[in-house]
Amino acid sequence: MVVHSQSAALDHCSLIKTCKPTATVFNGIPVVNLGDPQAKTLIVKACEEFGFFKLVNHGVPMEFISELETEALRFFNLPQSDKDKAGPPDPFGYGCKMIGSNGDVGWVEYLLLNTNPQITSHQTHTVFRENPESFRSAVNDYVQAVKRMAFEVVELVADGLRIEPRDALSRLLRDDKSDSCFRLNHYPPCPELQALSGRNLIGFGEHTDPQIISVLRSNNTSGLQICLKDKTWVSAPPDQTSFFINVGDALQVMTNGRLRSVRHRVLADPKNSRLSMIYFGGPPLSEKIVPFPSLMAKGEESLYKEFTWWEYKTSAYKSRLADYRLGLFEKRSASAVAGL
Ligand SMILES: C=C1C[C@]23C[C@@]1(O)CC[C@H]2[C@@]12CC[C@H](O)[C@@](C)(C(=O)O1)[C@H]2[C@@H]3C(=O)O
Ligand SMILES: O=C(O)CCC(=O)C(=O)O
Ligand SMILES: [Fe+2]
Repeated sequence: MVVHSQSAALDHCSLIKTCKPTATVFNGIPVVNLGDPQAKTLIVKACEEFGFFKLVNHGVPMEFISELETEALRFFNLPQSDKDKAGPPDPFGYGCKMIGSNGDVGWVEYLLLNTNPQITSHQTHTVFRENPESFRSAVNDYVQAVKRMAFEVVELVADGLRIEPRDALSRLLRDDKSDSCFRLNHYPPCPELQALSGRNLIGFGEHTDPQIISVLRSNNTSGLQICLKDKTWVSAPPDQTSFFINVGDALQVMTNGRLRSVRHRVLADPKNSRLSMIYFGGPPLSEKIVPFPSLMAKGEESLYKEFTWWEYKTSAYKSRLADYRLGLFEKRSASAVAGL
């Protein structure tokens, strides 16, 4: 990502939204220790209240994390023309400022990768073609370890909600055809732009993640914010040794709205670069996304129309980042309820 001189930069970035640096640092984010016998109860409570929590004692080796951080920074520090060889994202590959294909922009550059073993071989010829083998191997080691931890987390979710069988969720992520992906986001600092406007540049605009679960790790630079139930935005203090777990739209549907997918966004930091790595665990494309029968009370009806992950994903990828994507699939849409 190239940072131009002040006025050229402002011109160039006029499409990138800004926001007042007002959100308060929130110290109420639930922290769950994966080794705690109470973990399943705490996870369910956090996912009901926030759709978000911090995971410690997660078992992902620190060495995998720092190796990937080194490799990713090496990549993002390459000349723009070299990085562009790994793009444009289709949706996989290198992208800069443009997020998705429907006009969203942010102060971010990224690599979006597929984690499906049946497809990763293709990436050898695109993203990893021009980069050292050590990069691909660092991604693989990290993703493998994070996946294992994510399987454990969703098994605790199922256990905590008394969903049967216990692997009802984890089998979807473990499936060879699981439609999961992995993202490396780099938010360079941009002091001139922020000083000129007195506002923070939006790195990654507000949205919910469409999948089942997202597992996020970042360096120690702040920027991640979540939207609470009362619609206020708060900042999650960064913690480079822990993971943040987000409930995605699919899990909200599978729990008939009991767990909520969290709206979140990232503001670029004026002084420090932020690097984040996110695993998005999704089901196979053919999977029907419906509430688990074992979770439904007698006579309870699904809040959502029946759809497959393919249908949801296709619709999501036609939407803008901030859109309320589940709206199209609700039996009683918000506007119908309001009598509009
Ligand atoms: C604007 C978009 C980018 C996105 C696809 C979409 O049309 C709407 C959902 C976006 C999102 C958010 C979470 C993940 O970062 C992501 C990879 C995903 O699955 O849905 C992105 C998509 C993207 O960057 O292509
Ligand atoms: O980069 C981050 O910290 C979060 C980005 C995000 O929410 C996403 O890529 O979906
Ligand atoms: Fe996200």
